Amino acid sequence: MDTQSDPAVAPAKGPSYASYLRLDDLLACQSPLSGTHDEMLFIVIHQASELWMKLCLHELTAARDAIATSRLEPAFKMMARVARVQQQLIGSWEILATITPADYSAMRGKLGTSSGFQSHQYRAMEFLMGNKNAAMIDVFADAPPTQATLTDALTQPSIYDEALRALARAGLSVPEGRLTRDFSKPYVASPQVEMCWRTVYAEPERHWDLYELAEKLVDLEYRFQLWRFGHLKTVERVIGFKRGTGGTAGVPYLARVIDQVFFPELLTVRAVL
Ligand code: HEM
Ligand SMILES: N[C@@H](CC(=O)c1ccccc1NC=O)C(=O)O
Repeated sequence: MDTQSDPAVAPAKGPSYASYLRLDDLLACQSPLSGTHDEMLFIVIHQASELWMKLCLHELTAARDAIATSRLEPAFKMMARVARVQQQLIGSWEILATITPADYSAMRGKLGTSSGFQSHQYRAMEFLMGNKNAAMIDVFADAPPTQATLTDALTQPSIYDEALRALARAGLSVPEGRLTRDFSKPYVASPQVEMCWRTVYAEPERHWDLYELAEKLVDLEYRFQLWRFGHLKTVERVIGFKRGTGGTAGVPYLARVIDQVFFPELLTVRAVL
């Protein structure tokens, strides 16, 4: 027998599976409060979602920076990966929907006023996608480091801001006010920007890279909206029209945020093509 290649007898080199992945730490992080059977699922879904969001932020930040430095191909690679991660996040609603309203009610009291509204990674993702709203940072008033990180994310250009700069570098007429603006403020749609995208879509052979960029952005927005819709419908079937623990009206609030779009001209341009 070739003992050299038998992992059972090969001398240990580098970290083990468990030490590399810090499994002792990771698997000690599930602490149900209610003693109900389903709370383990509730915790695991949220923790897994936060891990996937961590990866999305890692990829989207790098994609934004790649676009900023005219390296569109690596940005496409990262955006394509984010789209697949988003698919994974959307899939989690199917699992969560196996919690019945009564089972959720049995654990809900223990959640107090905690809510997904307090997910700083989710808010950072929204900011990176261009949905800037300074008021969303207020809920982190008791966590100054988180507040500082989010304020930084609010102030920096979004992936869409960088896409518009890429359009300008390619010679398209993006208004100056969309290129050098206060990035902490919400983006306001511009008919001239819509014209730029129209040029890209009307003659993709002249701008294959910008066409690809536009479509990758549309893919991200599409999946982000599917996630929001899946959340809305899951919340509807689990708590109906109860108010949210985070202090919002619940389902009516979630229905309203679906109206917020990230890349407005990429949607409106479709009506003029
Ligand atoms: C039974 C499961 C769930 C219920 C009943 C639920 C309910 C709600 C409600 C009512 C809100 C509105 C804020 C509030 O007043 O609390 C909210 C917000 C939110 N939830 Fe959930 N949620 C569930 C699962 C999840 C999961 C698995 C995630 C994944 C991380 C999540 C992430 C969020 C986020 C990010 C927000 C803020 C959305 C925004 O402000 O646009 N939720 N949720
Ligand atoms: N907002 C939810 C509570 C909730 O879902 C939640 C609570 C603690 C940690 C994560 C949560 N998930 C998403 O909002 C509710 O109103 O029942």
